[in-house]
Amino acid sequence: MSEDQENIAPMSRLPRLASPAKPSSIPTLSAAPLLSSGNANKRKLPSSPLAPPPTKRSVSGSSASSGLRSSQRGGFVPTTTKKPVATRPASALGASTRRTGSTGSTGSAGSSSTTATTRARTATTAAARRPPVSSSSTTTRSSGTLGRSVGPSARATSRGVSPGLAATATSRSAIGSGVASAAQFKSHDGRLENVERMVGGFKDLLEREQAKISSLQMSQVDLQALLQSTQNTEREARRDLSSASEELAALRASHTREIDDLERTIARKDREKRGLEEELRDSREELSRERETIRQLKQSLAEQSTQHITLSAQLQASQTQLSIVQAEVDRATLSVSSMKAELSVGQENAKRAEELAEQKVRQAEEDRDRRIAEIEAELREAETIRRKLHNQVQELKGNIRVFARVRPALAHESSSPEALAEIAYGDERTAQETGQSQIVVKSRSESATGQAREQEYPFTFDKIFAPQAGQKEVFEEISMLAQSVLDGYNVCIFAYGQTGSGKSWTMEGGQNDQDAGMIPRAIDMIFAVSSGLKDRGWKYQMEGQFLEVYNEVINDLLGNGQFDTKKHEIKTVDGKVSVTDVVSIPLNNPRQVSTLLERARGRRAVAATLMNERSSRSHSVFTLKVKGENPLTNEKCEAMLNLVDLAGSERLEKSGAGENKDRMKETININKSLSALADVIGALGSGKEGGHVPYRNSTLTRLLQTSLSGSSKTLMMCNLSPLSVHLNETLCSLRFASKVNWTVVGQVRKQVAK
Ligand SMILES: Nc1ncnc2c1ncn2[C@@H]1O[C@H](COP(=O)(O)OP(=O)(O)OP(=O)(O)O)[C@@H](O)[C@H]1O
Repeated sequence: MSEDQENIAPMSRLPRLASPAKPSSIPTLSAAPLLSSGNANKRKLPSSPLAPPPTKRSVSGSSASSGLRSSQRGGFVPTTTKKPVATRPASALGASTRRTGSTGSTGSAGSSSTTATTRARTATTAAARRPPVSSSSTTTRSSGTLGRSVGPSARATSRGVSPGLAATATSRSAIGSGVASAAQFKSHDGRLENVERMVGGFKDLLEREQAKISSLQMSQVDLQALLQSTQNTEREARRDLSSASEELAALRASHTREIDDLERTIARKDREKRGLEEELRDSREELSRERETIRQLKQSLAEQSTQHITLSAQLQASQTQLSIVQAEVDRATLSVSSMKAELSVGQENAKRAEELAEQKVRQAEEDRDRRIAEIEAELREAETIRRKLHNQVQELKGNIRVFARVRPALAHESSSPEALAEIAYGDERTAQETGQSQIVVKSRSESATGQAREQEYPFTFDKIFAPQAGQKEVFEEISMLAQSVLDGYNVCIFAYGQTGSGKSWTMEGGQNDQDAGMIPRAIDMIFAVSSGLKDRGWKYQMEGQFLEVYNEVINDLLGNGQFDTKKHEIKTVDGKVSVTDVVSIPLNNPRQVSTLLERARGRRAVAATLMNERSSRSHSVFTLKVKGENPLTNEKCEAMLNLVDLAGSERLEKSGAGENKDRMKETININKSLSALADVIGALGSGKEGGHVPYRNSTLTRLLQTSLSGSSKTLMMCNLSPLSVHLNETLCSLRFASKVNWTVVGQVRKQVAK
């Protein structure tokens, strides 16, 4: 091989080692081959130090990609193909760099070392081809020198071409200073020139590559922007898609609604159509009816035309008559106008008469009011007089009156003549004449000799009620006393008699109005009379209390709880008797009284259950307190109505007390209080003014002190059994009642409220 050949050989191999130096290989860096195949790229890209550093691989890739696109810029169509094309050129470049670099280092250092190595290898190859003119050590030194000179040369190459040339010059001087000949120097010069040309080529290549890189970088930026915009477009497209989907759904919904609406409209139209068809049918029927009517009308028109002709004739006749009547009316009008003139004169007269009448009416009204006032005053006076007269009548009748009442035989009692006692009643007419009634009780017995003995016991009382007398009849006799209460007089009504003789019946009566006893009737009457007296200026206040005296102890029948446990005492203050701690209920109407009686009855029933038939062994005292005031007459009054249901009056042996101590005590207390009552009445009847009256001998007489004193009116109702078995008790009761009846009590004093 000649030197030229040797010179040329390495140079011809250089471009193979560093392909960028080969001008034909530079175009292969164009974008098209890079895109078409990564491997082709790797083969054709120069293993040059111009390769971009690996850290910028992605940028290079993008740039390469941008470079590719840049060739198509202006006619670019975005593609969604995701081939890893963009990164390939960079990696190819990097890979190429690594493959070509012997040390595998990066950057310009790698490139320069590669160049140095290449040159060292070339030199070594050339030296090997040269005859061995110098010792091995020289070769080694030369090699080493070359090697050393290559290092700076490589570094110089990395900085530019001049240092490379300098390195080459240094190498040449080293060889020159050694064993190299002039020919060798010449050969070296040639090679140097080659190298310099190559370096120049490299520089051009470098500049082009840099231009490409910058162009690629720009393309990369463009592509990134493009990518961004593509992504944005994609996002927008997705948003559009989703909104289009929503719109589609909405359209579907509205379509469904429209379909529904249309179906409804069709249904409605169907209904309307049916309706119209029905209407049409109706109209047709109507039309046929109308036609029928028209036909009938035509017929009737024809008839009426006939009638019209008749009527026209009649009208003419009537008009003639009318003109006659009109003439009469004119005459009548004339007479009416003359009558009107007379009427106006009459009206004038009537007006004057009316004024006169009004005057007279006013005068009469004034006279009437004056008369009413006079009459009212007279009435009030009359009321006062009536009260006095009423009292006088009551006094004449006696302040203590005694009635006797015989109850009928009850359903469960035998009404045979033997079972009933023989009781005869006096003549009614005589009773009315004398004001006294007689009752005769017959008793039959056998004498010690066995002879039948018949005895008659006549008794006279103010009034005697036979068994058939009803409650109403009895009350009529008592009502005058109730009236006396409103007049301000104390009234005390006793029901006396043996157990079962009808005391409670007389005082309280049955549940219905017909059977109502003296208490409810007296209350009703007092309320009725008091409301009537309102017109005469009287105003009344009433309150009631209900007490029971059992074994000399007072129990409040209106107290709280089921059974009264309070201790009540009788006190006399300012001559008035009162009981401590008793309930007194204000009464405004008779209904309240019946409620009050019901309550008292309930409590008595409880006590009866608790204490064996106690009710018949206690005295019950219902008190109605009445306060009246008349501002017109300045009159005031205060009085009490006491309605007393006394305990059974039977004697001890008849009471069945026997060994029963409680019963014996009850009977003793009853007898004691009844005899105390008789004593009080007896003392009052003795007529001794200021004489001692033993009120304090029993609780009952103390309680009734006010009612029994001279300022009260007393009625004793002696109740009697019709049965012969009770004959002896009946006689006892009649004797007791007779005693009371013959007692004369001092004049009654009217109670005037203070
Ligand atoms: N005039 C009458 N008309 C109809 N029934 C009467 C009459 N008098 C009393 N009775 C009836 O006789 C029975 C006994 O009467 P009542 O209870 O009034 O006697 P009493 O004297 O109050 O007895 P006690 O002292 O035991 O309370 C009752 O069933 C009552 O209905």
